[in-house]
Amino acid sequence: MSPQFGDYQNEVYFEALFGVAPKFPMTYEGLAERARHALAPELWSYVAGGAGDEHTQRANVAAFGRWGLVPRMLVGAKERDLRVELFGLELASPLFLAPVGVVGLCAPDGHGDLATARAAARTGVPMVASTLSVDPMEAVAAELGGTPGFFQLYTPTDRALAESLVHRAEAAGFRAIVVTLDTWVTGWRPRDLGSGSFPQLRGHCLANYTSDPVFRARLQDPDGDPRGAVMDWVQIFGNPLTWDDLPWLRSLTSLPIVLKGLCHPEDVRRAKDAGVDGVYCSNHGGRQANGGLPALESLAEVVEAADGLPVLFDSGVRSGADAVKALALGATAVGVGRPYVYGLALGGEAGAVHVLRSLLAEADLLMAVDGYPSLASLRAPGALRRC
Ligand SMILES: Cc1cc2nc3c(=O)[nH]c(=O)nc-3n(C[C@H](O)[C@H](O)[C@H](O)COP(=O)(O)O)c2cc1C
Ligand SMILES: CCCCCCC(=O)C(=O)O
Repeated sequence: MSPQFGDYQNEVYFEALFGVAPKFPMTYEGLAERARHALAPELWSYVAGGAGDEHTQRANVAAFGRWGLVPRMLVGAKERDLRVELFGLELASPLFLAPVGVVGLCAPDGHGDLATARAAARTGVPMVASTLSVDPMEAVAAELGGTPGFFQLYTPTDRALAESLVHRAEAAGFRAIVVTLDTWVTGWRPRDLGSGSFPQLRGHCLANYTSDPVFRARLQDPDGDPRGAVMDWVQIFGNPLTWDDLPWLRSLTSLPIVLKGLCHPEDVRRAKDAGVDGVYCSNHGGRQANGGLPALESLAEVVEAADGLPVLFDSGVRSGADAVKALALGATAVGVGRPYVYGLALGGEAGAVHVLRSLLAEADLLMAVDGYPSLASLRAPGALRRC
């Protein structure tokens, strides 16, 4: 039998029966409000902020309100099956932890990448580990237990370094490489420009580079002032890849390759023709380009163009109901971004676990109440309507 995630909700109800309030907030707004006070102001702005006037970031969230699940009765959905098969792996749930570059800095102990991996291990929710990490990928992978991890690659301009990062990810046990395409340069982010603070540039999140032999060979003084490494990192960080680079990327690994940031069906068809194993529909949570379409609005077309290839999705998921809607629109798995970062800011591993369990419990209970016992049933015609 697959896990019944609603059991977590029952735990919370049970405690409420005895007047015990949950340790962490039960709503996204509550989490965000408490995280705002828990994080240093410039870190809060960095995580919560987006591109331009943040119209797209808000639109990502609002887009979920335009879809509604149609309840089905007399289904007897006493047991639900939320398991998903992805790249030959059986996942306990259709959620995953989206890659977040500064997550390391957000946990109270300053090791949020490790805490996230432990949360993944406890919940069975796979983690996509960012290239920008406080702890090296090998240490992150070691905390994942039996839960699969995927490595997110920011492709450097130095091809030997890219190759080294991918081979290290393979050796560390990551099960897929997620190549992010939409962030080879930072978008126009007024909050960070205003505060004059880019946490990702402070050198704390460069462990995957500073631990890499190819990167270290570039440094004049590998064991010297880490600020020297930052200057070198700036030179090689962003590679504006083109379609011509895909055969080279493909040649680096036999692991599944997923392209993150694809929202146009033509790009999806081209990616499929180029031999990638999955596509990831996302607009980076509105952090890169403002004024664009909410990612959810692209999802159905992406799924159609993917024509059977797995489709990962993120951008704007704030609740279990949002996750269910993205699944009903055809996503194979749904990424959680800012919500888990806020949980992590409040309570490290325990806070992230709370957020994931809450999302899963809500999704599971929604499927129970609305009579959708499986992900396939959600995707049947008529389950989701525009409203
Ligand atoms: C603080 C922060 C850092 C991020 N860092 C990365 C990263 O290193 N690599 C990446 O591919 N995406 C990164 N993202 C984008 C997320 O993977 C995801 O696309 C986005 O958070 C989804 O939007 P949402 O959090 O509003 O749902 C980051 C997002 C945030 C909020
Ligand atoms: C120079 C760009 C760094 C971006 C790092 C993390 C990220 O993806 C984000 O959205 O922030």
